[in-house]
Amino acid sequence: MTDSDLKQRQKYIRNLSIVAHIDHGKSTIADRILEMTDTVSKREMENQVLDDMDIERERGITIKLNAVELKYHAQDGHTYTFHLIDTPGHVDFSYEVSRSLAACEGALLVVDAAQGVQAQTMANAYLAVDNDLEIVPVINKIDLPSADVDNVKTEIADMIGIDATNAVLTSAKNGTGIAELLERIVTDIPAPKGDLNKPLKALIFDSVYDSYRGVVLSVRIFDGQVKIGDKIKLMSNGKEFEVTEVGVMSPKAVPRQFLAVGDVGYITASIKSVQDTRVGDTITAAERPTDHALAGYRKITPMVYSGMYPVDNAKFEDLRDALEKLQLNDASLEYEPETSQALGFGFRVGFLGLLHMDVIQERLEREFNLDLIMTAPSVNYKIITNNGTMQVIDNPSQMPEPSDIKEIQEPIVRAEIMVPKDYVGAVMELSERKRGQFQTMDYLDNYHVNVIYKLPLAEIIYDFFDSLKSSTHGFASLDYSISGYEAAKMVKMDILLNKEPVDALSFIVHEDFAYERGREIVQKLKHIIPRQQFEVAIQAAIGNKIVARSTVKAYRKDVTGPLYGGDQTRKNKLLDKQKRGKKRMKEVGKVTVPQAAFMAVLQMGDDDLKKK
Ligand SMILES: Nc1nc2c(ncn2[C@@H]2O[C@H](COP(=O)(O)OP(=O)(O)OP(=O)(O)O)[C@@H](O)[C@H]2O)c(=O)[nH]1
Repeated sequence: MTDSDLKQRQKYIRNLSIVAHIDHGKSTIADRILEMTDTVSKREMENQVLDDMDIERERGITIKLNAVELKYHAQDGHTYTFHLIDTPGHVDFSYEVSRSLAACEGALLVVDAAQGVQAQTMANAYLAVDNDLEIVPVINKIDLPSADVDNVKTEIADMIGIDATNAVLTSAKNGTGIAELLERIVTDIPAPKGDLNKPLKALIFDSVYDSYRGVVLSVRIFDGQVKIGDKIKLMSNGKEFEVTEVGVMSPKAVPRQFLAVGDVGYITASIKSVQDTRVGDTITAAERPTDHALAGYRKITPMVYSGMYPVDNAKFEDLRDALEKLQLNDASLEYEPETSQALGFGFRVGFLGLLHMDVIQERLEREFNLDLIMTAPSVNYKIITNNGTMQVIDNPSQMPEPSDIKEIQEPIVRAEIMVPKDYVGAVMELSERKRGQFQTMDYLDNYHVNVIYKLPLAEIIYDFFDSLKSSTHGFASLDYSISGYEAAKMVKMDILLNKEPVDALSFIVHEDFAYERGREIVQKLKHIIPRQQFEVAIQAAIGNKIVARSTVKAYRKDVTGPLYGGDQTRKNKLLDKQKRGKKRMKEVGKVTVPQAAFMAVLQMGDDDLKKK
């Protein structure tokens, strides 16, 4: 291709993301677009092609962003190349959203025609505005009987401040409006800027580890071009590599001769060490480097931390290796080694939220074949000691002696809860119960209210979202960000099994809830810890003071005992189940403790428990 061909080519590129509140239909819209542009044949079409991780399919949610190249023959007679980047909608993954937006010129803002604008619709729309993207409003699910397009248009205008008169109306379910949407991508979203003749400047917006090809970098080319054999340099560390392959995802990897300005694709360069690449870094040409790196990404700090231990201690190095590879794919993941008296060698891992934690645990177990024990998640605390030092702890076992502590500060979030006005009372009641401090309340239109609370992060990460959903019949949506630290009367609760404190079971709790939680947890553990050949005493203690106790009676019996003789299949099933369960057990001292025990603190306040 000549230079002038390449310049022409740039005019016909459109890079876009799809953003929306969870479940408003981003992935389904992406599927329809792939189908209509014949990127994926009908036969190959599986639902939600872009959600290629098993976990994503099973849960029906998008976790990782995915970039796909497709060709569209527009009504103006030209063939356009779209790079479509699907993004997750759950609040835990908003970091992924900002990463993909930095690679685009435009965004489709998808809003459910029945549900209307929700908290993440607004949050994602603002992210798109911050990234100077052209926003195309799309009202989806117009096939639903409860769809109210006019109302949603008004909401988009009043609540987000974007004119929605010409919003594209779609039903991703039956394909209505997708043809118009494709045209609007061509007419409304600008072609990428950037200069073909300038030195290579590319943004790494994602990366994965492939055991054959090494690190595979997902990139957006902002200036210049790159081809096989080129020497590239990573600007954050100066490391140089020779390019071994470039290509695009369509939706599977398709090698190309080159990637040029405006393109979104992948690069491999025999990068074997996972540590060398960082998402957000700029790639340039080794021999003719660019002067300025791209702005990159803000560093993301985890919200919750949990200990992760291999059930089999010999698998510690495997776990390290797996975390290293996952981190490459998920820049928000943080970890460092820690040891627990009870659980041995493991890692303290930081997550963006509990869903993120769940997903990481599942990926480690499935993709890396590891059996893991995870300890109860905790936020981090700032501890100011009597001699004036400050330390940040993310593990209850690091808590200094109470006599040395002058003050404990906990992370506070500013939570924006959007609800129809009839539910404001329910939201306030819940927030007050969770130690919230009311800030303000804004009417977004005649019907929606944005209620703003300061809330302790520790209260919000557990079951706040679920409680919010149930107390508002699913109408509330939530967005939050850390706003600072405030002093709080927190205490460390130790759990003792047969008088021995088990470090991995201790947790930090507010003084006002301490007794109640202590009682709840020993009751819960009594049901979780199986009977053993000896009696197990369970105690909850603050310092030297025992606040609650319970006992698991001694008992040893063949689990298949109660079954009637004949039914062998059922017996085998039960034995199998018991075997699988064993994989997630840990010997703590002499006591066998199942995984569920370490998570019991999460279920505190559970209604089920109260009923027991
Ligand atoms: N009736 C109807 N249902 C739709 C339409 N589009 C999507 N859905 C359904 O809405 C649900 C959510 O759709 P997804 O495409 O997974 O939503 P998403 O926004 O990608 O969700 P996340 O990736 O988890 O953020 C699925 O059950 C879809 O089948 C539509 O136009 N009409």
